[in-house]
Amino acid sequence: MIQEPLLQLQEVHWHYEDSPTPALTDVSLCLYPGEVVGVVGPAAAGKTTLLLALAGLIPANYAGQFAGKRQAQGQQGVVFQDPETQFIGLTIEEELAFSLENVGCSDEQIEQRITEVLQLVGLPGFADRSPFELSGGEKQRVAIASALTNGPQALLLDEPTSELDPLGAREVFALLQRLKQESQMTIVVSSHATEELAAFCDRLVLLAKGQIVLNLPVRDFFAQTDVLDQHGIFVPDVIRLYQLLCREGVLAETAGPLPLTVEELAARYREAQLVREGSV
Ligand SMILES: Nc1ncnc2c1ncn2[C@@H]1O[C@H](COP(=O)(O)OP(=O)(O)OP(=O)(O)O)[C@@H](O)[C@H]1O
Repeated sequence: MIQEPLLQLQEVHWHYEDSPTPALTDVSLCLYPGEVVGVVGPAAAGKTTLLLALAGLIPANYAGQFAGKRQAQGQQGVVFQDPETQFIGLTIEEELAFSLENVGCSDEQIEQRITEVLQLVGLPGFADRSPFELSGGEKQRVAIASALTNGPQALLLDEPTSELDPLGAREVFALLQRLKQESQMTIVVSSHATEELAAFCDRLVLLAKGQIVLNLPVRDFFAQTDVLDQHGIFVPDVIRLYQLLCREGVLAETAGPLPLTVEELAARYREAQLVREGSV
């Protein structure tokens, strides 16, 4: 059975009113249910704009010229770079209740849903706290909880860890990993953190000057080292090390797929050692 895309952009062109050049040119992208897709690209490539277009906020909330087509099923939850700009409640309970009140939920339903989403993002018992008095990672997890309250089919995150310290960034990616495993949600995340994206995404999109340059399953994507270098995209050290070991004849490229994590590389190294020792 061929799956229907959950979100689709077809030949989208977008030019902000005050900008000399278009931010998106001829962008076509299909997102399927349950897929986790990363978006990378140099500064001003159009990553934020792409997420706004996927969310339907472009052209709805911005002035400019739009051409092309967007098709969407269900709702999308959106998380931006700086969680504080999204907060409107004085407590986390108020923050999370807002969108539920808007759709007419009862007090009981609201309380139950808030308990559920706080559990989901690993912040149980935080309902009465101020969202402004938390660590960066906790703030971003509240922003994710807020995007999840109405049970969206897709979660769209724009550089959710770029303003966080390494610990906060790890917390957020661990949460996204858990959401990937426990829910059927489609997740799209733009980020410069390619090591985390390599370990977490099914597919990656490289955007440059408003155009899609690569749109490939994660291992095929990182095999395009030359293209990534041309666009200044950081290729994770584990992949660089693997390629070096292949060039030096320590590992054979034909022996298996591109390793994306330290654990996968270690497994490849152990296998190659066993082959050398004649045990397999
Ligand atoms: N509200 C706006 N009005 C006019 N031009 C804009 C607006 N927002 C973005 N742009 C322009 O659109 C282009 C794409 O910007 P966008 O923020 O989508 O890129 P980005 O890849 O997310 O960048 P970064 O990694 O630096 O955050 C840039 O040239 C930017 O200056």
